[in-house]
Amino acid sequence: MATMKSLIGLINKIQRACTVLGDHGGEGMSLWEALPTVAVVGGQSSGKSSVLESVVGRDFLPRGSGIVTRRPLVLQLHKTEEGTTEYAEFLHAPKKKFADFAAVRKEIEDETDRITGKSKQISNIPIQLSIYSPNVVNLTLIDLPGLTKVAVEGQPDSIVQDIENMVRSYVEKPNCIILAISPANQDIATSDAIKLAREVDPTGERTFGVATKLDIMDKGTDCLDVLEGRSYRLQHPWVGIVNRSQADINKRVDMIAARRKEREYFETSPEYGHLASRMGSEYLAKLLSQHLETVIRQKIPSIVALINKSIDDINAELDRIGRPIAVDSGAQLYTILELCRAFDRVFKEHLDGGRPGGDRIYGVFDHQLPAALKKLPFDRHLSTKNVQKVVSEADGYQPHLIAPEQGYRRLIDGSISYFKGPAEATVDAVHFVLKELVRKSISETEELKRFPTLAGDIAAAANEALERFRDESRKTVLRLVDMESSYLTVEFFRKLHLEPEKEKPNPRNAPAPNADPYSDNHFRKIGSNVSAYINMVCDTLRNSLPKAVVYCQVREAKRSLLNFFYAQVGRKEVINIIIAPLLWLLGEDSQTVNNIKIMMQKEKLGAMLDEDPQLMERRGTLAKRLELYKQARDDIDAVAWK
Ligand SMILES: Nc1nc2c(ncn2[C@@H]2O[C@H](COP(=O)(O)OP(=O)(O)OP(=O)(O)O)[C@@H](O)[C@H]2O)c(=O)[nH]1
Repeated sequence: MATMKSLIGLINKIQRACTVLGDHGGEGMSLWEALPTVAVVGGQSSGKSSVLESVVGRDFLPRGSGIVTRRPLVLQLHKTEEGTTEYAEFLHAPKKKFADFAAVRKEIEDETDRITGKSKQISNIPIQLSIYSPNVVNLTLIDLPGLTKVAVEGQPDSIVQDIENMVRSYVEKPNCIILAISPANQDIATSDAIKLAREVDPTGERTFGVATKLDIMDKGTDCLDVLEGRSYRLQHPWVGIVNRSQADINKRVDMIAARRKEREYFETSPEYGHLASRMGSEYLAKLLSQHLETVIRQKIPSIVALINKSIDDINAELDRIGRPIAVDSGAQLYTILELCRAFDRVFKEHLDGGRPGGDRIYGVFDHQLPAALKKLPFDRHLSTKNVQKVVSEADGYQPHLIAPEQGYRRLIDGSISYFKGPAEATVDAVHFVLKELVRKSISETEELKRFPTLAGDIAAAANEALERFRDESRKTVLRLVDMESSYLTVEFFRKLHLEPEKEKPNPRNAPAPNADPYSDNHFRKIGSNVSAYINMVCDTLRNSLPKAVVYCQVREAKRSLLNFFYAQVGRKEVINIIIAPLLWLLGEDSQTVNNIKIMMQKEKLGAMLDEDPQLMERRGTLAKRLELYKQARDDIDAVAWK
């Protein structure tokens, strides 16, 4: 069975961790909101600070006119062994132990101003204060700014509403136990605390009514109707309190004496004597502590469920945004290579048909290239007129006697050179498709999304490689075209020579009147022979150009797109391995060492794995939160099953 101390201690611990993580309710599912807390609510001067101080048994809260409490104060009370010295500790200054409670008060004031400035604004970021003392019970209380009707000088008018909103944001949480402080010397029906508590907790099951200032009620009046639960019925009994009066405070009556005085007041009071055992701040502290313990015990299953759900959610988000990267260069190298491989896989899937895009390369060979070949101006180049011109020029002063060898060669060379255009265009078109596939593959490689620097590096390296393949491919296709010029297929011309001259009557070819029929026919014949030869070359190139392009560009892209990059990365790894121990040997302070360090920084593998800073921050937060939740789960396991 868990002890009261351990249960409340557990919640205190989780609460502190929540504050460190900036979880003080508000957005989404919050562990803070699942934890039971006691919030002290009341109008200004209702006696909130006095009640808190008598529960603690110490003066430590800032006093003054106007709105003094401007940030929630989470006050965690830890009971220590009898005889131990009391001290306080703030979460924002964890190493400093305050034995002097006047210094605690000063620190609360300073810490309030640190967030709100001197502007007297309010802030909902809590100050977390732990008090360790043998004179307290284990309890966590949250002191909230006093509800007020008017802003004082220097405070904006909105502060009235701001305070109400802040207080409301605490008390409306179903896990908040409301300590509603009402001064008995005023009409309890108009008490700010009771009004607000009624609104957010109409059944009164989580409200504890506290009536202060019983000692200064008008003569002849008492608070019995309230304290005995007749006027303002709540599920829990009302507790009457007698705090130190202003005069007592001025006289520096200490808290222990004040508690004794309070006890005596009730024991000797004609009105409240019969209730003495259920009145006073000590009783209130015990009552709250017991209640808090019961509530915590009830809530543990739902808190554990929330923690488990949060752990699952955080793990899922961490998986989505990626786990942290290792710091040693070996592991970084491994990560980089894994990421490159992931990209390479996607890229290959595009080429091989697992993803769309590779078919566009076939489109280039099947449509673009044939269409470009078809458009070549052979008709013009091999027109009778041009044939005659080229042949005559090749003949020079001596016209050819049998076949115009030179003329044929010039006409063929001239025609073949036209193929260079479509050949280069094919190379470029395939280059363009490959580049586009690189871009797509980068954006489709999920693993790369968190590493924009590396994604950029890979894209640049892949594009560089594609440029190299393009240059190689261009040289190869131009060579293929040149090869066609460098040695002609003799067979073709021999066959021509053997074929009998068949003069087919062709009305379109009929010589025009006055034309020289022999000469025209002769050149037409040459033109058609060259054209037939070029058609043959065209068929060959239509088949061989795609082969060259695939060989030089597509196949290489599949085989060695990132080879250069791997070499570069490997070089960085070697530099890291060799230079790091050298630097260590050289010591720390020379200029050379600094220069080498700057150079090394550029060579750092880790730099390639730079992530979006926001993402890194988010991961850091999630990792911390995960640790908190896991720790909280362990703590609950340890306490709840004791
Ligand atoms: N006689 C008497 N005076 C009390 C009692 N409770 C509070 N006071 C006095 O009432 C004044 C206001 O008390 P605080 O405890 O400062 O009240 P508060 O609600 O914290 O006030 P703010 O922080 O200004 O909102 C002080 O002068 C107290 O001494 C009480 O039970 N009896």
